[in-house]
Amino acid sequence: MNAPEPELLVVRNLVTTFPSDKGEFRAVDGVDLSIRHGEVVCLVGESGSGKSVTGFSIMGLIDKPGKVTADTLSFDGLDLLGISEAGFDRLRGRRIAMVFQEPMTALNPGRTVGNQIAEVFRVHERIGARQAWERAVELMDQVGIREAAKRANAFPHELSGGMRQRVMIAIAFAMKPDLIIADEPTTALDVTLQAQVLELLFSIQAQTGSAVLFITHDLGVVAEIADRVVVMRQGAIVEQGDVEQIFFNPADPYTRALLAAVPDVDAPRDPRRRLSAVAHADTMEAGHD
Ligand SMILES: Nc1ncnc2c1ncn2[C@@H]1O[C@H](COP(=O)(O)OP(=O)(O)OP(=O)(O)O)[C@@H](O)[C@H]1O
Repeated sequence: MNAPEPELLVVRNLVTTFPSDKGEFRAVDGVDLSIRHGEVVCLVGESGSGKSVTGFSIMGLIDKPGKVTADTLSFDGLDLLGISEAGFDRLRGRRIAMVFQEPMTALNPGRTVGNQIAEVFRVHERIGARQAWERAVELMDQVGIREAAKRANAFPHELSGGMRQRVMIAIAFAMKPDLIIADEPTTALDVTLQAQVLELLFSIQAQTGSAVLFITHDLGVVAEIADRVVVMRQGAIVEQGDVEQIFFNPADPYTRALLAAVPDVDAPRDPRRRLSAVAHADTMEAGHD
């Protein structure tokens, strides 16, 4: 018998609760999911279904009085619930990283974007300030930020939303992490920029081989990018499977309802084909700045 595929992330019976007037509110209520190396898993479901809280729980970012428990929460064999805060800090940014929905809240408004990217290299690679800065500028160039050397000196509010999200992607992928959790990374952008930023994210992902947990309510995007789809409702998983299965043969009525709400989902295509149509479209975005 073949050995089972090694999983990168294994989540069993994840429960995340917050105190409320009516007692304990179970925002995540017994979630099981796993992600293999390099796999793109989409977590979908309506607003409030617990997608973001699942992502934050895995990242160790649920603040008190929120509470996270699980039978298993393991990342490459490491027990994430047993790890010290310092240990988690070393992991975060280096082996697991997150791209947030709204970069303005994730970036430090008082520091230049170049500094914030350089810090990742300084912290995790312990290289000097000048070298870290050079790496940051190089990375900004790679994520399609023009005149990177100049823009590295900009503060977040001086960049457009699309540029800020590119900065977030640069920070997330800087250390070529094994896992990226991307929480609605394009929701705050207009439609043209959404396609460009998504294309960027997955072209870098193809280079680094990082696994991605992609949180979205946009099933149209899911058909393009997912290896596997996990459908969530009211804190629990109602169904999971590959794209073909979820789109053509959904077992759960809730999944069928979600699909029915999508205007133009006919067939899952080669995930990267349609996106590649906008591969070099960052020229368009330059006009936004
Ligand atoms: N810090 C918190 N304290 C109390 N309740 C919270 C907290 N964070 C999230 N919740 C609640 O947990 C539930 C799940 O929220 P979550 O943000 O995970 O939903 P979601 O599926 O990501 O939705 P959206 O697509 O709108 O982001 C919601 O009812 C939300 O109000």
